[in-house]
Amino acid sequence: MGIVEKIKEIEDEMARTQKNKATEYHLGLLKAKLARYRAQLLEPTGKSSGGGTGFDVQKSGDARVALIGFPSVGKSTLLSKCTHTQSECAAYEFTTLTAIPGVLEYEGARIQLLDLPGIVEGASQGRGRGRQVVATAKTADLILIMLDATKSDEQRRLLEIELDAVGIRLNKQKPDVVFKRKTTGGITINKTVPLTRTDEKTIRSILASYKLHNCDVMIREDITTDEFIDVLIGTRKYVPCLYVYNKIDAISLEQMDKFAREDHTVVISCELGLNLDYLIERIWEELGLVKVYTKKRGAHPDLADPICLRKGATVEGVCNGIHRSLAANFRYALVWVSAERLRLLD
Ligand SMILES: Nc1nc2c(ncn2[C@@H]2O[C@H](COP(=O)(O)OP(=O)(O)OP(=O)(O)O)[C@@H](O)[C@H]2O)c(=O)[nH]1
Ligand SMILES: [K+]
Ligand SMILES: [Mg+2]
Repeated sequence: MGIVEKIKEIEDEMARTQKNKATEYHLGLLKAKLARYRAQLLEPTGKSSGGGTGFDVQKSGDARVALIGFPSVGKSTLLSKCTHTQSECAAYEFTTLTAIPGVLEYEGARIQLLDLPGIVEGASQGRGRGRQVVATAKTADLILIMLDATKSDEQRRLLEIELDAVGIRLNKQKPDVVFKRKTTGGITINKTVPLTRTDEKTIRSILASYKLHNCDVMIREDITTDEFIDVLIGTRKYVPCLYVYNKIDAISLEQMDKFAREDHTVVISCELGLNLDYLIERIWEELGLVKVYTKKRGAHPDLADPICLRKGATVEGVCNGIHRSLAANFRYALVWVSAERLRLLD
């Protein structure tokens, strides 16, 4: 039996199993098994099962933003409107067949906007080019889930499922759990909060199913069973995401208003150029780029030419932004930060 069939079998069993206190433990084990097979499917160690790699487009600029959506929602139209790159747009599905990078210039930053082929349900399981698309999404600093405002809101949930299946966690923080392997000493579980969404027995059995018999687990957050499995698997990507509803020129004002009020959401019309400036502002905010200006002693910095870094950047990162060889011989840096920035960094 192939991995895809095995996954199907477990999913069927999970669907058949009623969710209650008595089955919670068994479901936890099934989830762990499922996560293991999915990881095998997507991150093969050997060459045999293929897949798992994205499109061969080099990262460039200060950050990468990937456009994910069903066919014909307007991904290519957006790229063509916001960058100097033209990506073919047409009324038929699957117009775009590969990754097309464009550059979004804003506030001195160069952001790579990546137009991708449309995906369909089942993309993560290897249907169409979907697997390549979702693998590429994993390399992004921000994901734009693009939706057709005239179509059912079901699209959003389906896309979330596909991204979740490849280990992408949208708008979530990494669970606050410290996990340490040891060679002896058995399993120690410490928690600083009461667990209401999973329990110690489930956690112990999941550890056993991963053949982990010696380790320290420190839990500092009321995690779910799924979140614990994420910690164990360790290759999850926590990526910020904006939901972009396009084609608002074709819906009612009431409907548009409803979408616009949702969290992490921007409504636009590529065709009429509505709200695109606001979308770019929001992209900038979500990326949380920090601008660093270099200057010579006694001179003013050139404010037109910043080095842009992601939050959590280091002086070493700045050195690497200037030249690869700089960090090796680096001695010290004088850093000026505005009082407001300093508060944010704290
Ligand atoms: N009404 C309306 N139509 C739009 C808008 N933006 C794009 N379209 C139309 O939607 C169709 C699909 O646009 P594309 O940009 O090719 O869509 P895509 O998501 O790149 O599609 P694939 O590459 O096939 O996945 C085209 O006919 C566009 O003219 C919009 O804001 N409003
Ligand atoms: K299209
Ligand atoms: Mg396209």
